[in-house]
Amino acid sequence: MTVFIASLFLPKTVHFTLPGTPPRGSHSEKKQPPPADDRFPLERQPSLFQPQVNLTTPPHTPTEERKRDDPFTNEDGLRIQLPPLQLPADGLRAPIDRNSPTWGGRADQPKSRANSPPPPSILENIRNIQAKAKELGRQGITQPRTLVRSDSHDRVFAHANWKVSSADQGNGGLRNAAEAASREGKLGDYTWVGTLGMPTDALLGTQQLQDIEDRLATEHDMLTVFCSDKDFDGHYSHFCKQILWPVFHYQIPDNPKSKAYEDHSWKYYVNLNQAFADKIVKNWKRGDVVWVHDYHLLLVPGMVRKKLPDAKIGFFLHVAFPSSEVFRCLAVRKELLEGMLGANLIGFQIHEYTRHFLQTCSRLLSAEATPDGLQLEDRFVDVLNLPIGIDPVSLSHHRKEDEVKRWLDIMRERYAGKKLIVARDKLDHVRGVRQKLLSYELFLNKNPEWRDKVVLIQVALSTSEKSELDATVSDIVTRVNSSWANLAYQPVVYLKQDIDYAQYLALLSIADALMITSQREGMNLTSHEYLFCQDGEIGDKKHGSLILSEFTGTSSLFGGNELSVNPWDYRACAEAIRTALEMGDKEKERRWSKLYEAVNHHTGSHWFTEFMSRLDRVYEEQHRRDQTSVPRLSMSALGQQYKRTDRRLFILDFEGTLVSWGPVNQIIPVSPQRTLDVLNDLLLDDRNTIYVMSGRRPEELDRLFHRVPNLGLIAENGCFLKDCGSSTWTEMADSEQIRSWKESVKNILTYYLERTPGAEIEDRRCSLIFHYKSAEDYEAAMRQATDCASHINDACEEQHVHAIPLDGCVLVEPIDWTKTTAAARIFSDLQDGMAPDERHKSPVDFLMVIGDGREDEKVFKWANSLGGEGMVKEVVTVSLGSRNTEAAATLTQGVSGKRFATFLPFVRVGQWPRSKRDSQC
Ligand SMILES: O=P(O)(O)OC[C@H]1O[C@H](O[C@H]2O[C@H](CO)[C@@H](O)[C@H](O)[C@H]2O)[C@H](O)[C@@H](O)[C@@H]1O
Repeated sequence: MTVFIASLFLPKTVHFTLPGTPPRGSHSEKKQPPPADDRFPLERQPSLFQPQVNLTTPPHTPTEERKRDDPFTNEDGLRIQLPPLQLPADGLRAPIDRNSPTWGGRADQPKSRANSPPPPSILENIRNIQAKAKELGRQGITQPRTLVRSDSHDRVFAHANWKVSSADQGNGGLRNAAEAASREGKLGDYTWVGTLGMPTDALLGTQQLQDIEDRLATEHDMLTVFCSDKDFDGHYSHFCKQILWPVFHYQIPDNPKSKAYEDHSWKYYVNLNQAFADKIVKNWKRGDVVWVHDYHLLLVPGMVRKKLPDAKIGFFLHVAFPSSEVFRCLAVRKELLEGMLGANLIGFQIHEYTRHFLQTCSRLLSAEATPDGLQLEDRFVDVLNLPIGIDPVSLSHHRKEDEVKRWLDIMRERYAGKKLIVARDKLDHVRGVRQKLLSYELFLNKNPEWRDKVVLIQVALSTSEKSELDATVSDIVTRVNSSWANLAYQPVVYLKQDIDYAQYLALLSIADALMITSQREGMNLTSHEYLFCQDGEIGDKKHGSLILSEFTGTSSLFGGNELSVNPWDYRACAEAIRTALEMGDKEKERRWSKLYEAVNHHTGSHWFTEFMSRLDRVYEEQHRRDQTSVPRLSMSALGQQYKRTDRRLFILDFEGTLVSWGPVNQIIPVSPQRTLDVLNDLLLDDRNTIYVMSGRRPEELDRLFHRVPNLGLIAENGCFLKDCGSSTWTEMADSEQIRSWKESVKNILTYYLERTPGAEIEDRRCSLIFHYKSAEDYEAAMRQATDCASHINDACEEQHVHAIPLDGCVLVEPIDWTKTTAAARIFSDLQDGMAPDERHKSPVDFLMVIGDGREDEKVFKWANSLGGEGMVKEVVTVSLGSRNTEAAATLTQGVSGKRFATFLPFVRVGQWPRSKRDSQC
């Protein structure tokens, strides 16, 4: 059995040694300038302490204590330049949240052939560079030419030497988790499926590409997914980065620049997902597990399911899942959800994202959501919230490297006497670096005693999102530095480049506080690593504070022991900085211990193995319920069971089982005579007790069954019960509770009724039904009905009531009284000898439940459990129709009253013309 781990980027890629260039990683190469080409123009990297040039006026934050006109500037605007620090050679690993995407931008990998127009910011940059070059040209200075892809370029790569290296793109948290699980022996054979993270058009059809694919497969257990550069670019740089990433992080709703409605890049997203699915399908063998990761591959589960209906498929979303109000803005919302729903199990980092997903599916797909997952027409899909974590073992190992100690010493010396607030973030809007700097600025302005004593070290990883943000952040840095720096002090150290792993670990260990101000973030693993590094194992036992945005998944794990902030509330953030710096040692240690405990509990390995074992469990469970694996009801076995028992209880669903379905808002005039005859026949045997269960009202059932005198009835899906032989109904539900929720629900229903011409509300004793079958505009009515159901489910959860969208109506009924609770009551009364009918005093040894609907599934489950516990000798549960089921047997063709009537008489008389009976059903 192999586990396929599918993620956009493989953990490995290849780097080429081009003629005339030194091999990657050599000292001389480090001195090369970054590659320049038409997609990623050459940019000057700032030195460590160089303030940025002030280009525009950065935004201001409010303050109450305006000592000067502008609280963000000081009088002299002093600027200072200190010599840059020497950077050592690259470390072996990258920090967990790896570097920004560099697809198509490396000198030692081929250039892209995707000819989509570069984003306006890049065009602008190119224009600036060209203008500068022109100007320098006029002054007689010649510039190196930018690299442009050409045929000779392709030939060079096709013949150059290459080697497999660790990729610096992709999900470091996932890789570490898989490695940890494998190291601990909890993960057997596994194969990564992903792209090389570099353009490959240049190598198309070459032996070179074949060799790369073979080497990765044989030496690294990695299946490479190939797609055209155009597909990759359209998928990643466009659909993922400009549509999905912002929307999943709440960046679109009212933004006029939003691209969420443009779907020209959708086809590339589909193509790339299809390439993944094809690769998996081609290599899959029975028993293999497929685990697909993150927002880049939302369609893969559905595509694989289409080809491999029985495959065990898991999906985990690493980023946040937004509220349904945000998600519904996506033009391809249904396709995305349906893609995800191809999985057997869908995992999210925290409960909030799971809840959003369930709500979104219930609203947009009208799927029935339960806390465990979604009941689709033919399958159940389980959901799970399970936060990913770090790998303390490997972290601990790397911390001991000499290079880390060397950097600790350097920093200790350089920042002696200063408190350090540190951070390492991607420079995109979502990560909130701008908000952080503004808060820090406000803190310095409001707390003069801290000026000169605190330094914020912000490492910012550039992204393809080169924008005003870049300039704005640089400007704020310049402004803060020009406000409060002096010859020996610079309040912000802003590194617009990544640092190697050793520096990163040293930074986390020496910090007095880590500040994370993401506007949204699936899980912030940097804070986990920081807490781990603060244990004093290397460096001082700082037990530093964590300032953490409440909009990160991580924040829900930490139980308030972090300094939780709303990144938009600059004043509160500034205050949190002060609290962090002034907190007493005892309090710091108390908080840190709790946080450390959480980090050590939610490790990457734990996440990995928990997901895998949950996937196994839900797969078994779903498979068991699957129609194709549930046997057809055997009439001969049923006859034997019937004959060897003396006390039989039948619980039979009405509509869809005894009679075919009718419109819920119309009364059923009369039950078919044949059905009534069969029931009366069965009841002639004293050893038989029969209950019919239905969603219909008591008076309707009375009318339908008045010619079956000894029949028991369950009305309104369990809210009313009429025992066999009794002439009165018992109200099972608490009428006071019903009255109270009905009042609130009626208000909501009325709101939707007013907006749905032709709809009506039916007021049953314990339920309300919003009927829209006869609405003037059925499509619009359906949308209103879906919203209405979600509205009720959100607003009335605490009143123990739920709304279920059905065909042409929304049924609102209590959660506490169901067909199952009624069945359980009947059964326990019979067991206790409390049945009103004198005939029914001995315990039940045969229990048969027949039904066809979702509600009946729960009754099957209950009945089966009685069999499993040995409380009833013979339990027969039968599902009609083609849904997947909890029942132990099925009758695959839908059974009308007539069909049903054909097999029950044989139960009574015990005649079993086997083959004939079986074929009839
Ligand atoms: O930038 P991308 O290539 O599109 O990838 C998105 C990010 O993926 C990883 O982060 C996500 O997963 C982390 C682990 O589960 C989680 O902590 C984080 O919140 C998610 O966004 C990766 O670590 C990031 O570098 C990528 O930007």
